[in-house]
Amino acid sequence: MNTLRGLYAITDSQLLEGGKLLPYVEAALQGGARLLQYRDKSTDAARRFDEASALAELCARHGATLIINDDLELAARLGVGLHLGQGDGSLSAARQRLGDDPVIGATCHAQLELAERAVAEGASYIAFGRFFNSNTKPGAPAATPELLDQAAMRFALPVVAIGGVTLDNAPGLIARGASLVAVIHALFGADSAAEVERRARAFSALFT
Ligand SMILES: Cc1ncc(COP(=O)(O)OP(=O)(O)O)c(N)n1
Ligand SMILES: Cc1ncsc1CCOP(=O)(O)O
Ligand SMILES: [Mg+2]
Repeated sequence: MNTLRGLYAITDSQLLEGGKLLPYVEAALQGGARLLQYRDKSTDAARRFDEASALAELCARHGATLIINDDLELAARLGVGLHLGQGDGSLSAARQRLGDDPVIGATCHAQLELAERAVAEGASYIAFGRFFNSNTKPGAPAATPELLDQAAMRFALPVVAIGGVTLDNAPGLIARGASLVAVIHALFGADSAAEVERRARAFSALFT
């Protein structure tokens, strides 16, 4: 099975505070999320290691792929994937350090040239966006859905769409060639784990 297709769930420290991280992530995985990104901007290395380790175990149990945001050292310690933005360090150095297997993703904003470079440096997927208004990252550079047509035509790698993705607008992104939709608020902004699972199932069903 191609694991780089479907719902890409991304954690959020604020939305998942107060003991929600593991139950809400488990619900997302139960609902079919194929990739999970641990995105935590804090500097508490011990807590980050403990949380990421617990997420690695959950992902392994559900056959999903764990990706660490920004932090090559943590990804290397756990032997899992990594997502790098434009200011997060060298993708080719990360590929060299992690080896051929782990998934490494690259933020390409709205620029096909950034994707060209990411592909050459060993990326496993290229991520574009934000496509819509994002509560989580309102300042992210804007991309238009038409960009996905061009990216899907030009690159053989899976294309990720991120930024303000909801159950209503995701079908349009998938129809234009997104292999994965990366979602924070429309997934983890739910008020129960059961609702997270329901939303994850609904996102996942868009890919069948
Ligand atoms: C799948 C995916 N796409 C884009 C991003 C954004 O990465 P970046 O630009 O480095 O911003 P931060 O997430 O680090 O704030 C992402 N995390 N995941
Ligand atoms: C990390 C990131 N990069 C571009 S938009 C974004 C946030 C996505 O979160 P949401 O799904 O809540 O808009
Ligand atoms: Mg980053």
